[in-house]
Amino acid sequence: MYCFIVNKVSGNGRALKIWCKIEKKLQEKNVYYCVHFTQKPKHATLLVQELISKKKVTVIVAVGGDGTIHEVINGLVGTNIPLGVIPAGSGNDFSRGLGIPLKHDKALKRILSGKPKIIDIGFVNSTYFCTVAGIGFDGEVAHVTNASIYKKLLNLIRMGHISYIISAIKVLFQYKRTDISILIDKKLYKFQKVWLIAVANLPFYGGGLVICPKAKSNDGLFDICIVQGMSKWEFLSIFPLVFKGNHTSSPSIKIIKGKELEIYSPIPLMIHGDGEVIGQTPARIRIQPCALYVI
Ligand SMILES: Nc1ncnc2c1ncn2[C@@H]1O[C@H](COP(=O)(O)OP(=O)(O)OP(=O)(O)O)[C@@H](O)[C@H]1O
Repeated sequence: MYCFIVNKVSGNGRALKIWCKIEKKLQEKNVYYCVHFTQKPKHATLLVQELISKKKVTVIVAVGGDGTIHEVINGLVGTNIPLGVIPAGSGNDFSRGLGIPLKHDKALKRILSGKPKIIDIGFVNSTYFCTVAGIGFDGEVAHVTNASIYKKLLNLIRMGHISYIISAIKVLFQYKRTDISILIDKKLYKFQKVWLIAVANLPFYGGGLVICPKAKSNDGLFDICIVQGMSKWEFLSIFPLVFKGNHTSSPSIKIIKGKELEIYSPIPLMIHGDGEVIGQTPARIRIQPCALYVI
């Protein structure tokens, strides 16, 4: 049975509208399915755990944005049940990174007829993530964005991804860079005046920013982007380059590949996984190769 998990608030209500269209198609095609709506944050993880313990599930389909997918995979990793996605959020970076169609009818077609492929998953402290975990500046941006009113308003006109840019500019003026020690595959690196560390399983975050252009979800490695040293104005001037992934040649930006890392900072820094705030440093992050089937 295809089990759909719908987050009605994703994309500020867009997910519900999309679900109504999807349900019609499922009925037309006589597909055997069930649907569950999330009632609160983190509910999707519980729903997935309940479903796989009680029902004969063939595919779990998340109808929502990256936050919904994040919660679904936290119940799904470790099973052989594939994840399907109907993108209905404001960012949809997971779908973008894996080439899942952003149009719901094409995404459904792929789920009903496609072959599952296996991808790596990241694990930070006690939480799985599938796109990027960010520490520092972008952790703070995720925190501010998810609490903002403008994200909701921009979602109304399908411009939700712009909300991350507004938050980034807001956080920029108050953010204090920090010295950081990182252990990557047992090798110690020390970086001064760090803005952010992005640990990427897929290239995109923040609604289409190409933070680690070469990140691949099936190579057993993270691409780790460390932005350090630059002034606020340099940081601001390099920002537009991230839309095309052209920032990586800057001498203040390092990209290192690795499987396992530990991050230590003198003050606690915000961590996000897939845009959801999941704690503060210190952070232990590792890749779990071939951990999730995606259809
Ligand atoms: N019934 C609910 N009421 C309020 N919040 C919910 C509910 N169900 C889930 N959530 C929360 O909604 C949040 C946003 O979901 P999601 O990320 O899918 O949408 P989005 O923010 O529009 O998209 P994106 O992450 O792609 O930008 C998640 O943090 C999730 O915990």
